[in-house]
Amino acid sequence: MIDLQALVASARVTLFASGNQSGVAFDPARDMPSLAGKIILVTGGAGDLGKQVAIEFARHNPAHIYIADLPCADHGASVVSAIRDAAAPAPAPATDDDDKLSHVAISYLETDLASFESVRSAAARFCEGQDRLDIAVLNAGIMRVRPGTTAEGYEIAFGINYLGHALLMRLLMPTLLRTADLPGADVRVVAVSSEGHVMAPKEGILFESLKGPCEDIKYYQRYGQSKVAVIGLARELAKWHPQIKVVAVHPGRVITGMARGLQRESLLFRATAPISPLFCVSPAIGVRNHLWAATAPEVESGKYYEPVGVPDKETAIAKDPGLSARLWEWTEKELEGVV
Ligand SMILES: NC(=O)c1ccc[n+]([C@@H]2O[C@H](COP(=O)([O-])OP(=O)(O)OC[C@H]3O[C@@H](n4cnc5c(N)ncnc54)[C@H](O)[C@@H]3O)[C@@H](O)[C@H]2O)c1
Repeated sequence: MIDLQALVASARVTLFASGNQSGVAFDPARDMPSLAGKIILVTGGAGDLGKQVAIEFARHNPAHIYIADLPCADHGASVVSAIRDAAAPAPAPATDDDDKLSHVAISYLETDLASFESVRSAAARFCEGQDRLDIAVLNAGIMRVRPGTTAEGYEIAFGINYLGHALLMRLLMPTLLRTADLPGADVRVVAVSSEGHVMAPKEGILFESLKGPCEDIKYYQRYGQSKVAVIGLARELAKWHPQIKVVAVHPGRVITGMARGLQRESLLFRATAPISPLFCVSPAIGVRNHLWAATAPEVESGKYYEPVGVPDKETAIAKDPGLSARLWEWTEKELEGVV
């Protein structure tokens, strides 16, 4: 049966949020600066948007890109080679057989954001190999119909989209701050939220219900709540760490693994799949906000951008500094002894 409440929630997003981003002016090929020497980490880098972000970064010559995503059978080798192939320039003239990407290292960092132990281990492996981190894109995310919990028992969408990233940031913050002290540094954290944060419960975050599967809360509200929290994470990190730029972004609506997963799980999404391309952009357009936020000089720390260059479109509750301050305090308590 079609879930009418879900239909209304999705219509709200369509009517009140910015949605399609085809008008954005930022063109990474033209506007993104050289990333020479930079170390970059992209969570969810094996997914559709994350992979596209990594491809665009790789075209701008960073020193090393880390793809942090779920463990997979070939340890990420196929993801790394797909990124490398897509980023490589068109076949060179016969006289030039030099691999133009050979100097960009790309590594797969197995990370399950639904497990504190896995996040700790991934951060430790990263720090063993690197003493700087210039750009962190917190892009991994889920939206799913079925309720569930993380290894530590948190609601699954909140646990992955927000709490796993909050832990990763605490573990990598010393490296980010050390990098910010280096001459010429421009350290960025881009937290990928969503216009879907408008679907959060009216309280923004239901602090009393973050443990357990929260079956009584609709899946789109659980997702919305997690994305309100991501906006709050960016605001709080920006407030506590003025040496670095931290922003939240909405990518635009893109048919990705997330949408395909929802189509498998929900009749509503299956039924509307044929018309969804009308409201969606390609991953190449969808990642422009990520890339702009990671590199453009005009980006202001602490803001939520939807789409490129358009700040302050978040709901009143997501904008509430009292809510994000409470989230920060809650997070400090939950992560006590973990970091
Ligand atoms: N596609 C859209 O229209 C849209 C709209 C707004 C926001 N977003 C956000 O964009 C981000 C990227 O999503 P996408 O659309 O590319 O979807 P996707 O499903 O293609 O990619 C999500 C990635 O996150 C990874 N991931 C999931 N659970 C994880 C875990 N426990 N640990 C580590 N990684 C995990 C997946 O393996 C996948 O690679 C998400 O944060 C999503 O909420 C997407």
